[in-house]
Amino acid sequence: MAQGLKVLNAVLPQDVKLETKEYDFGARRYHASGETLTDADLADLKQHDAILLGAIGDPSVPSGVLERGFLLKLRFAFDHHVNLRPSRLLPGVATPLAGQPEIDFVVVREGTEGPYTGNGGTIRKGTPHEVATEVSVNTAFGVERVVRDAFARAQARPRKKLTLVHKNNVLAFAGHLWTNVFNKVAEEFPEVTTDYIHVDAATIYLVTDPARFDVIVTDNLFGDIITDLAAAVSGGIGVAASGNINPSREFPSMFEPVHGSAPDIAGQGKADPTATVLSVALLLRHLGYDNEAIRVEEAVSADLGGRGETPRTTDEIGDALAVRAAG
Ligand SMILES: NC(=O)C1=CN([C@@H]2O[C@H](COP(=O)(O)OP(=O)(O)OC[C@H]3O[C@@H](n4cnc5c(N)ncnc54)[C@H](O)[C@@H]3O)[C@@H](O)[C@H]2O)C=CC1
Ligand SMILES: CC(C)CC(=O)C(=O)O
Ligand SMILES: [Mg+2]
Repeated sequence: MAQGLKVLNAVLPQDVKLETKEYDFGARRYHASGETLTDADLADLKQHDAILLGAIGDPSVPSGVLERGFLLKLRFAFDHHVNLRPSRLLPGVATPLAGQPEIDFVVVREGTEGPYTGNGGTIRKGTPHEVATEVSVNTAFGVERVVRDAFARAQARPRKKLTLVHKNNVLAFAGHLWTNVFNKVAEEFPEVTTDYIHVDAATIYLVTDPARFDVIVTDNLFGDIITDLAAAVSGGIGVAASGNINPSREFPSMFEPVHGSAPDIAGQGKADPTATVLSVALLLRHLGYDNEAIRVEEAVSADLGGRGETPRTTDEIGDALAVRAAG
């Protein structure tokens, strides 16, 4: 987060007065107060133009408390239904894939529905006969708006190709809703080439033929999973950025790295801040600072291309990016 703010401050024009407010929403606050995200927090956050989020989640907090009580609550409350996750393999950047395939696609992940809504429960908890359900919620309204957004994004890109990723052979009810809506909206975008791939096969192609993808639209869970894989093949989880977008702008959109809190390396100065810095670029573009966003992306591109074997600390990478972005 510190490196993201460093680059944001370095790149903004002199006459733009940036006002930031820092919130301590992580494990520390939870342990001190038992709170994750209150109505008062939401009212306060709502006044901002955008939110930059550092990942949350800590082994000292029961799994899901912060993820569900803070992160998902915020995404749902601010109707972040377009979860945008671009993947681009920059020249000279290492990938575990053979050769150096062209990778330049964006995943439009639905952000407010699917199995993440907390619609479920458990009976006979803790017994050998426990039954747990986690119902995937898919509404025609929710699916249509994200599918339409993805079509518009595909239409605006040179290749104009949109792939629906789902599992409609097995998840028949949700799958058919997604497929029907996708096919219906496709009629309004005759220039966009469409494609359908089951999510399990999509994980094959993301490794064997990632160049086939331009824009992918998918549900909340599938999008979560395939974007970690997409990150792994296109420069690593340390460089994958995301935006949780509220297209109507009724609420502030939120920008965050794709990765989590990386507790295995936390506090060691090893985390790559590039994912957060590229999330800053998405934030800048969302607010209309296109030139500044490009400068940040070019700084990252130059830095990644020029990375040698010598490891640098989180802070050193942030400094280098800020200097490059400032021009
Ligand atoms: N948006 C958010 O706030 C998210 C929070 N989480 C939470 O984060 C915690 C850890 O989750 P994990 O499943 O371990 O996923 P993770 O993404 O935190 O870590 C997975 C692997 O990637 C590495 N990694 C992550 N970010 C990195 C970076 N910037 N530079 C270099 N390496 C990096 C980690 O060291 C680890 O080996 C959990 O509590 C989880 O719920 C997970 C995903 C998203
Ligand atoms: C921690 C989860 C709620 C979210 C997640 O893994 C993600 O959005 O990538
Ligand atoms: Mg994830």
